[in-house]
Amino acid sequence: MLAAKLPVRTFARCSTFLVHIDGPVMSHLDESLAFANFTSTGTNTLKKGAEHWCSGWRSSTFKRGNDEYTKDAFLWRRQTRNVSRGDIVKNQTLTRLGLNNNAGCFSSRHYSSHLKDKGTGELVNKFLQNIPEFVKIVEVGPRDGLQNEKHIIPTAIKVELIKLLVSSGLPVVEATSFVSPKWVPQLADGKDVMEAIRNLKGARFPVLTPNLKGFEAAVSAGAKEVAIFASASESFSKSNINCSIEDSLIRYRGVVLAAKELSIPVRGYISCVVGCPVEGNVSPSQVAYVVRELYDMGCSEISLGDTIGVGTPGTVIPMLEAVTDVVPIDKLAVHFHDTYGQALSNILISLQMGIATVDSSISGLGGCPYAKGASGNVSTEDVVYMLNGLGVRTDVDLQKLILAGEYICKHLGRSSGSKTAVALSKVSLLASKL
Ligand SMILES: CC(C)(COP(=O)([O-])OP(=O)([O-])OC[C@H]1O[C@@H](n2cnc3c(N)ncnc32)[C@H](O)[C@@H]1OP(=O)([O-])[O-])[C@@H](O)C(=O)NCCC(=O)NCCSC(=O)C[C@@](C)(O)CC(=O)[O-]
Repeated sequence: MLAAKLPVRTFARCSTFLVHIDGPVMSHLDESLAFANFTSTGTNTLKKGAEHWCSGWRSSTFKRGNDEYTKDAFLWRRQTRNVSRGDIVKNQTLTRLGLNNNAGCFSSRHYSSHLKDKGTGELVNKFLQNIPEFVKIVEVGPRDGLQNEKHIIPTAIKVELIKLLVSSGLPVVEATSFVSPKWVPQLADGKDVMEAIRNLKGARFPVLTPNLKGFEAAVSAGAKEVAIFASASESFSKSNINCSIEDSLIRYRGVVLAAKELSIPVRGYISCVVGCPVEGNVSPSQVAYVVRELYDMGCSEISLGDTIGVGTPGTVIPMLEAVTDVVPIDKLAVHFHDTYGQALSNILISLQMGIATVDSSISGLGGCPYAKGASGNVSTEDVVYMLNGLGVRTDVDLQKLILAGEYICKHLGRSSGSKTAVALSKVSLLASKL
């Protein structure tokens, strides 16, 4: 957090410089004195800075005077201008170790540079070479996010949220569930939601179906894709869908068969892939077993859910290793809840292992009503911010995503669970006051 140590006057003098710093935004923003000296040029630049942070690595060419900088050159300049000689040496050492980079300075794919440091480029390659160039984000907010709300959200709000999410470019938005309304009353309006988005183009809208009854209702409501949801933990299977793992697999075979007849793709979820609220640790081999069953019955994609968010890369790696031994990696998605703040590190390690589909929820909404203590999913805004920084394409517009998050948070009367959304809204707020 180098910038946090800078005296206030440094910020005031270098106002146009400050806004391009892509590191510890919050520490700058707390320095209100520094902003008192901003000119209108500074305001505009601040706004541009916010846009730049939103769009990430790919659009990062700036002009200052006659010089044009790519963002990696910028990072370097920031360090050399703002820190003492001792810090420069420390930074160079950290950079050599691959430890000094924030989101934005990696990616061999976009690593051009004024830096001309071949060694650094090779290090970047070494650590990030397996990360896919494109990641598909599956937005689960309207379903996983809203199923756990205390109060029932009006259908019109759900529909508007889905429209905003689609307009941000998300390719898949899980719209609702066709489960028992006695079990999940929050999504009892699934039919109405589907009716309202029937003509909405630009994304796919899978829905959750726990049995044939749900599948039939979903299809009548216009669903073109469905998802079934098993568990790697026996106890969680009982509490979530009121049957054993084996019974659920029998039930799901019926759903997949019916779906095949209508050429409807079926996504399979597996809950508790690293830990269960009742049983504790879940073994990778147990997860691999259920994954294989879902794959063999015909699921087109299988999402691995850390339902209670207890995983770390230390438990996620062995689980993914076991699973990728039994099904092709391109059939897998990851679904992390952020209860212990581990979701982004778990996603990063999954990407490094070759996973290219990530589930997330707008503003980090969510949790499962049958998994006590589970907090929200990883927020879509934070995932997109990280992927932008890594130079990974998602085709999602972060600014529009943030609008969708603001919309639902306003309705729910609470602040966003996305760190990125909170940070960027502070930037905008300050810009509007100047
Ligand atoms: C599976 C059941 C239905 C079994 O529930 P049950 O009580 O064992 O089922 P049943 O067959 O005895 O039926 C009981 C009543 O529900 C009705 N019913 C039965 N099925 C349906 C249906 N599809 N749609 C509408 N109604 C249905 C059925 O008609 C009957 O109505 P009644 O005769 O009493 O009036 C129930 O346990 C259930 O709905 N569970 C869903 C729980 C749920 O949605 N959990 C959250 C989603 S999973 C999750 O969030 C994890 C995930 C995917 O995100 C990944 C992760 O984070 O790890």
